[in-house]
Amino acid sequence: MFLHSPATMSHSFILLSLASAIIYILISISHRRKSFKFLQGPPTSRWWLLGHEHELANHPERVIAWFRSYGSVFRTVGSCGQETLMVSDAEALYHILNTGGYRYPKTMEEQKLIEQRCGRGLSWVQGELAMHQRHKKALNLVFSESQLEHFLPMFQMHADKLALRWKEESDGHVIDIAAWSSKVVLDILGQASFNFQFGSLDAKPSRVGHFLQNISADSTHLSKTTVAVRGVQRIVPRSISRLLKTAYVPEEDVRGKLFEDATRATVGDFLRSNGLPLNMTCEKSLQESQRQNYLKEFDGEKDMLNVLLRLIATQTPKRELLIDDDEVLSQISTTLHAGYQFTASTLTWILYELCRTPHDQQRLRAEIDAIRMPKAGLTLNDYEAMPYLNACIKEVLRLHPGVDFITREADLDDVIPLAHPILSTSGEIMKKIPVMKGQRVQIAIGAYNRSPEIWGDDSDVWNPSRHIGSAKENVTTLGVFGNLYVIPCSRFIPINVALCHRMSFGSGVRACIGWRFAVIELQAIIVRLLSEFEFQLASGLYPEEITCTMNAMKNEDASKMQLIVKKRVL
Ligand code: HEM
Repeated sequence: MFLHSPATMSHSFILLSLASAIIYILISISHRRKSFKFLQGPPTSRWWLLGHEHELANHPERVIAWFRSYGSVFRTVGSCGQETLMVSDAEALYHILNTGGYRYPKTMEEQKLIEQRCGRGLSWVQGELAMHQRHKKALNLVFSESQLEHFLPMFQMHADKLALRWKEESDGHVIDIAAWSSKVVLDILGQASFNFQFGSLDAKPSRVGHFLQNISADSTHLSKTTVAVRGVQRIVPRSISRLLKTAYVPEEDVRGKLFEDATRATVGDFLRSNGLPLNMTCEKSLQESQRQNYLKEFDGEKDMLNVLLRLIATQTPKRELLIDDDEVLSQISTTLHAGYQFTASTLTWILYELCRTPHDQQRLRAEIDAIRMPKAGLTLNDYEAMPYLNACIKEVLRLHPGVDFITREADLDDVIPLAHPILSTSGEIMKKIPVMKGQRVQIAIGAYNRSPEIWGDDSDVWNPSRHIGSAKENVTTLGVFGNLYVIPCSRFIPINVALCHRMSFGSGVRACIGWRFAVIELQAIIVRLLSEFEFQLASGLYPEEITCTMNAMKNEDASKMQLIVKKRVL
């Protein structure tokens, strides 16, 4: 696919400015009707084509200061004057994500991006309520309690392998933790999703791994042209939007497509080599007899592909169709994409934070050492019974949530309630925010997770102990995460409690389906690593900003996390 040179990009930027200026008047007329002008917010950007969007994409951490200046709900003006309601208020979040059900869908722009990367899987489906539920019903089989129990030895096996690789390095070596975290997570996801050995920990190169690694490389380095093109595409008629699409393809979109193609090719090759040929131009042509043979050969396997193909095989024409072959392929891309970066970065951040606070590292190691390792390996219950381990996982998810923002769009006129009233531009106290159909809403997970109203004055500080021994303890143990859905929305305190640990995994009907998978995977890896190694910061390697930004690792220099790893003397 063709990528544009800087000269062409600035040329298209000027053309875009002209085109957008022409439609500006028309758009602003319709915008006047739908405006959050009554809300406070940062001063409008000089660049109408960029608004605050470029700044926010490149510096997501700035949103925290804005929330602290304007309150838990404020307005930003994005590309082409498009307004967004920024939200970190607990009751508002609960209303949008939980009570709202499907009434605040993903934006068309985001849905297209997801389709490009992952096809039409669970993250993509929306619109028809029944369609999302159909996908979810199928995938719940893959992420059920018994499945997770089945996956656990596999997580532990990969954690052991990672430890072995590090033992092969010379002692006290500086290791790029981010790179190794990505490897172990990719190998786990390959095996869980289609029983495939990516072999990253064995230094085997893979196209899927390569593209996954780079897929979001520029999502926090979005060029001005990309921000402007996307902004214009949102507001012009579809025919013009299509024209723009052919004229300018952002690099991020190219990477997304390459990842999706590589995943489909890898799964296709794998299936073919196992006697289940897949015609990539017509994926629905799987032969029933071949499918039955495949399932017979892999009887007892519980990877996602196997579970879903088995589900299709047991579907009778009379039963409601749960999922088809093409959707199965899309679920694999979706799982690889959704489960990779956030889990790998969480693992990296936790080791980093434990290096910054050696006493926390020691306390966690003492908890791990106190458990006598049974021959058969630790069980899910053993991990659940480690309060400090789980407190550290909660705290890293709070402080470095992986996903900073979730963008939604109201599909009806609505009124959003607030837990903490705000001051409007005219000085009026507002307890509710009117929203009109089509207006954009941005859920600021990172800002919510650092909200002083919920976490107190030390909300920016790493402190796992905050999750232990407080009044919240009973509600927040990992085992009861799921129950938090049912907490009524009229109670402020429980809502805060309900969301505070859940928010990093989203909330409501579209919450992360893989959250328990991720937590158990993290538990297994952290326990293995802490019992084998001691970690230290390597001096001079960390930019100052890394300690204060939400996700500084996204910037290129910091995409490495170099730590000194020492074998423990037992
Ligand atoms: C620490 C790791 C993870 C974090 C922080 C995380 C975060 C999230 C968030 C915030 C959402 C909601 C997005 C939205 O509402 O638009 C989400 C959705 C999703 N996650 Fe995760 N996730 C993690 C790990 C995983 C893993 C390991 C898997 C699969 C193995 C996974 C699969 C998914 C899927 C399929 C969705 C879409 C659910 C839907 O739309 O119904 N995630 N994740």
